Amino acid sequence: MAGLTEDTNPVLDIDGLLINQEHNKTQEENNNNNSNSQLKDKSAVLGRDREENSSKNQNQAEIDMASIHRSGSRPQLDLSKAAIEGNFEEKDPTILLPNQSDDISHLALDIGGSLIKLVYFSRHEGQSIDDKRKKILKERLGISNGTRRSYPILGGRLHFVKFETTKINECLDFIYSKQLHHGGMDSCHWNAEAPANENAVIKATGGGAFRFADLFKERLGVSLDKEDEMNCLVAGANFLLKAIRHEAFTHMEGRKEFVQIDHNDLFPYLLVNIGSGVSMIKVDGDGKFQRVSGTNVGGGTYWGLGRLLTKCKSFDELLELSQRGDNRTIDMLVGDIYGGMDYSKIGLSASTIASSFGKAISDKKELEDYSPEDISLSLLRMISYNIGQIAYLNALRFGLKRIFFGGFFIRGHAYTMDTISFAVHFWSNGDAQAMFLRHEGFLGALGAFMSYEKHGLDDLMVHQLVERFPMGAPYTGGKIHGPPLGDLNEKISWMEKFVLKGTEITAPVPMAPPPGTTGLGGFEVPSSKGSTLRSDASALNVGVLHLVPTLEVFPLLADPKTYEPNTIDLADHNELEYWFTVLSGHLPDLVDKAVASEGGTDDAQRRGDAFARAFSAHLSRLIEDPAAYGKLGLANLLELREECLREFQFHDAYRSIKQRENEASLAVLADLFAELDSMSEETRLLTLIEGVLAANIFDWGSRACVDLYHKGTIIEIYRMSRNKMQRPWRVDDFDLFKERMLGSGDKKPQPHKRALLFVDNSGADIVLGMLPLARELLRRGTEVVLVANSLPALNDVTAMELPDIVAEAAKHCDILRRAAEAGSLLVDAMINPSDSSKENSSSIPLMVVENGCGSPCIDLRQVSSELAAAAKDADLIVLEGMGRALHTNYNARFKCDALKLAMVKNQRLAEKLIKGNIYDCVCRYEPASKANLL
Ligand SMILES: Nc1ncnc2c1ncn2[C@@H]1O[C@H](COP(=O)(O)OP(=O)(O)O)[C@@H](O)[C@H]1O
Ligand SMILES: CC(C)(COP(=O)(O)O)[C@@H](O)C(=O)NCCC(=O)O
Ligand SMILES: [Mn+2]
Repeated sequence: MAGLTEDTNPVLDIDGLLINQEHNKTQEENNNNNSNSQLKDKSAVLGRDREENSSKNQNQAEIDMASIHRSGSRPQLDLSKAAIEGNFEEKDPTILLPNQSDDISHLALDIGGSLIKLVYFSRHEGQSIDDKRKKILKERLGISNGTRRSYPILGGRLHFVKFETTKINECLDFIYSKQLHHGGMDSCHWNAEAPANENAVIKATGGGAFRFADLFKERLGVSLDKEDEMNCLVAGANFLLKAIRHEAFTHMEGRKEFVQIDHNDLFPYLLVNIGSGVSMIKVDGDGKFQRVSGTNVGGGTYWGLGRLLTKCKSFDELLELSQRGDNRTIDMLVGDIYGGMDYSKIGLSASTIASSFGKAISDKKELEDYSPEDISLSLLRMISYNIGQIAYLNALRFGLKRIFFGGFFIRGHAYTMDTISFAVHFWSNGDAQAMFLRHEGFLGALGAFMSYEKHGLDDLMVHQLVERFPMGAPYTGGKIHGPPLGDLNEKISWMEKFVLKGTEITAPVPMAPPPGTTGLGGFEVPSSKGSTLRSDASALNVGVLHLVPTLEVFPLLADPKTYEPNTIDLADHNELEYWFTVLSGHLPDLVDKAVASEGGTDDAQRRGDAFARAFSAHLSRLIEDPAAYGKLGLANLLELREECLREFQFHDAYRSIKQRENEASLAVLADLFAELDSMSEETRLLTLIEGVLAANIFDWGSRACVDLYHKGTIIEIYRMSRNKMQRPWRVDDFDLFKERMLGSGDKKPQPHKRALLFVDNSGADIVLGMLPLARELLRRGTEVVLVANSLPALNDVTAMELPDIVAEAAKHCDILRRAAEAGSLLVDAMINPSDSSKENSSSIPLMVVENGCGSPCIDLRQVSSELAAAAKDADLIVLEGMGRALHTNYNARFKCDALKLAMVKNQRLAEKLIKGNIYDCVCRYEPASKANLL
């Protein structure tokens, strides 16, 4: 084991090295100990440069970069005439934004006995630039726009909102404020191009579609097109179970576990919708179902009886009470009847409820003598247990093994789910399984939405949906009537007002202490006491669904079904806590960078503070309930951070750092090429791989590395990193890779046809690491596709930045220049791009494609169509960096040869993953095996 970790204290050693560099003697000695590297020689280029920290041109650079970074994809918030409705001193005042509307919206409703559910769509045109370069690339990769379906859902979002049915007027105001009622639909057809429609029709289901039809006509001038409720419930459930990854989960004894349902093995199942009343539907296929049972003891019963018995003012309050209740004071347990003993002969434990509210008969107590908390819990259990039991009996009746529970009665509430699960498990002897749905209450509304023709929604696949959790999204109706986001200045001032007032805003903001677990078997005393249920808004855990039909599953995954992007399992609470601490620790520095990237203005500072508040809120929300936003992995956390930055309009926080590092590295590139060219083939290959690993040290997402950067210039650190590159690396398959590349003995292997290089960081990483490797592959006759992020994340290089970097590099190198021209990367320099590409058709092309994401990690189930197209002819992939090769994809298997290269810049990860130390390196080579091809 070598690399930087041989030293007992690597950081100190690095310190030492930098000092040594000032007095070159020790440095020279170090260099002389290395056999294969002119690069490490003091006289080599990498020892000369002292100017890379120069900030010359920095302002210019920032302007240039600003002009190319993407503008926010969100609509602007129209706050004109915004007003707080009612009493300003109220805890949750309603904010009305009368003039705000999304660009194009479509709406469907489910108006139930208790709640109105809205699902609405807003179109957000992707701002992807279809420039010349991209067009040529698309031709080359055989992507034609013509073959793509031209459904109107291309690029849009689904929002989920609910209101209490008694507050129908608030709902109407909301629809009006967002102009959801004339969203370009003619009759029942979806027609995005249609002008605002006088005779607009909105799809609606639930009893209220009949009850409130006249009110909708009167207030909004729209007709409600009534859809059958059962039909909608089934359509909604089928859509969710097929199109959303990890929509369903089990909940036993306080533990939530997401289940991935096999699409081909979904039917039959029992759908139990617990709304005001309860419907039980046997589902055999799309549109194939039968309502087999139901019960009038449902959500309405809990809320109605609960209100009478506890004098609660809201459903949330009632549910919150149950959290602190002890049902043993009211319920008669088996132990109460059997003198504290189990009735084991028939499988009843002493703690099983024998008779709900049964104790109330024997005691000489009145209602006031029971605590509302205990009453609420007792009632909740009585109803949940009863529903679970009836559901089981129906499953038994039809031989169904899976029961999905939906409806807003559940409200993601742990006790409710545990009780239902217990009942199903208990009565079926573990044969049947209760599962819950993240979009529990929206089945009907979603189904109504699906009933619009030609929206293409039913064709969407799992990989085309991305769920996001912006702050302030009105996804539960809640109190803020407005769009997801918009004019940040205004939004922030609203947030600040709320913060001042101590009020939670409608967002995934955490509240109260953690709820803990629910106790054993759903029948024991709940173990969590004193915690409050979070507000309606944050309890729901439903984000905004982005529909991105251009996303595809990466075609070279050996087994997409079993592919799991995340390497580290955050289900391990220690792991979770560690990464939360790391990300929190990063926040101040990140905010500084972000604010600086936006000119350090007061406005930027306010946005920065708001970002920090928002991201911390996400973190505490997730530490409290790791499954709050669905299945959580480290990749999701890192992406959430980037998304949160973008939400506060920080589009490229590391912009100037990236620029500075690119310039410094480009300045020494020509000399590096010259040195490489003087080496033998074998030495060169090793030097190139070392170069990639060494340059991967430039990672602004790693705390240890950032601390390091204060201790030297970019090139100094690069040199130091190279000097420490000694094989064997902690994971070292280089010899295998070398054999594939150069062969052994006289046998010269065929070069790879096409290599996909998943690149990581800007600066030395791309310029001195990956580009020289690309050049080598090109030289050997392999086409190279550089795969880079679509959007910025930390200091990662983006696909949009790459052509300019390549163009600069190509000035020093004919191989790169010809390849870049052949790959249409240098179109700006061409007189006539199509002529030139013909002219260069004999050269091996270098291309750039975007990967479809904006995160330091990559989930290969959801990549851009460009990347998927480029992958078709590829027989080698190189994944580089911690995010792409370690945090994600370390265990991924591919149909082609795969090289995973990274320097581990985190001590804990090094210990866990490779039983090594920080700054150890990974060079993992996995040839396409026959098994992979199966
Ligand atoms: N904020 C709320 N107000 C009223 N009831 C709620 C609320 N949140 C959850 N519920 C529960 O959800 C039930 C309604 O569920 P839902 O699926 O919307 O059915 P429906 O279509 O019958 O209104 C209520 O009876 C109640 O038990
Ligand atoms: C965010 C990163 C995955 C980026 O690494 P990269 O892919 O650039 O090698 C990495 O910096 C990381 O895991 N950072 C957090 C841990 C730390 O501060 O040590
Ligand atoms: Mn990176």
